[in-house]
Amino acid sequence: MHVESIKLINFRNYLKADINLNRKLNIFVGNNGQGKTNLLESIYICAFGKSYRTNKDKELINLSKDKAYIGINLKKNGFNKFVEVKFEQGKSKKVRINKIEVDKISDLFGILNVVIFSPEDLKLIKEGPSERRNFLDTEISQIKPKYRYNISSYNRILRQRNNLLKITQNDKSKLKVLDVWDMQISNIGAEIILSRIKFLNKISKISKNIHSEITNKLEELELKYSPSLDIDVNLDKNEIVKVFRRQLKNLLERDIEKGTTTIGPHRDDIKVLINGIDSRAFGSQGQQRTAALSLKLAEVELIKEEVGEYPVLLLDDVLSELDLNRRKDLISTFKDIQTIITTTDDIELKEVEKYQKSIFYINDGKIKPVE
Ligand SMILES: Nc1ncnc2c1ncn2[C@@H]1O[C@H](COP(=O)(O)OP(=O)(O)OP(=O)(O)O)[C@@H](O)[C@H]1O
Repeated sequence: MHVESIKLINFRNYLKADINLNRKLNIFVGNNGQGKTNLLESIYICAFGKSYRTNKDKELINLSKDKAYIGINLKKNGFNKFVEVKFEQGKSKKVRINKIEVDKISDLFGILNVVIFSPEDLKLIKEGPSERRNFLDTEISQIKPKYRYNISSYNRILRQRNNLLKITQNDKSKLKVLDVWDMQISNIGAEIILSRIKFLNKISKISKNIHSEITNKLEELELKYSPSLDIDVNLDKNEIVKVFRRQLKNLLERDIEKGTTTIGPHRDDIKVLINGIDSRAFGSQGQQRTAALSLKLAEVELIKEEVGEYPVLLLDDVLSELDLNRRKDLISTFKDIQTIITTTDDIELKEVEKYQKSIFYINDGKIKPVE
């Protein structure tokens, strides 16, 4: 799949931009603070309906305006799709696909597949479990849009259960209703856990091979689902539901005291092991960075396997972090996939001389293609 063109109006520091993209490499060169990341962000928003940098949509609207627009023409499996996202101060955003407004933002999932590589990827390995859960949830939703619906339902039920737990601290009579929430939360929770385990099994195989190649067979990368429930990851759905409900009951007193649900997929994690050792606690910065890169590259291959086409790749200033050989390897891996690269450095252009590409300069929210 590939993005054919992008139109931006009053988005971040772009008052107006119309860009036609190359089907292969696209390189956006510009100094710091000129709008390179903003451009990648606009493409990401058309894939996921939200930014990866902020939860506040109003930040996406140009500071001197009250509305913003992103429109993207893309081609997937031979079909043209037109995705539009409109933002207005004080209102919720509107999303249209082929000119028809969608009911839920999650309807956008799976229309445009993207994988973003950024210096922030290190967080995936280094930081707390929520980073890894977020990775799982975002990436599974791209492949299986119904999963996003399960996550939203789960979060809604979780909020209601937590509210009830807080109320029961003073009024035990409300405990009777809890069983209804436990039934629902364990049912959807089990589905989420199973989807995550299935996804991890697949991505783990691919990332193991990629990682072995990148590290000259020195390191073996392994991904393991680490549930907060005391379950065997080979259980089927009914068994997980049963265990989940039983453990919710066992932990009820603690949950009431804390006013929150202390087990479930919202508390799960992935263990990222390098040669059998937890890379979060013991990996060097370089090992962690490479593990994150292997994971992202594996995601690219997995989308190709599941969706039938490669996703669009967004590389936000990651080239300068790699040594020359790894940089060349990465570009040559991506040369036939639509890739949008941002860089501050003209020098990197030498490495792409032989590839089909378009180069653009970005200066203060204005984009100029190099003829
Ligand atoms: N809502 C907004 N309205 C106007 N300008 C904005 C808005 N949001 C961000 N900007 C401006 O966009 C610029 C930052 O753009 P961006 O993050 O894309 O930079 P960049 O080119 O990727 O830079 P770097 O190389 O430093 O990462 C800043 O000048 C910032 O002031």
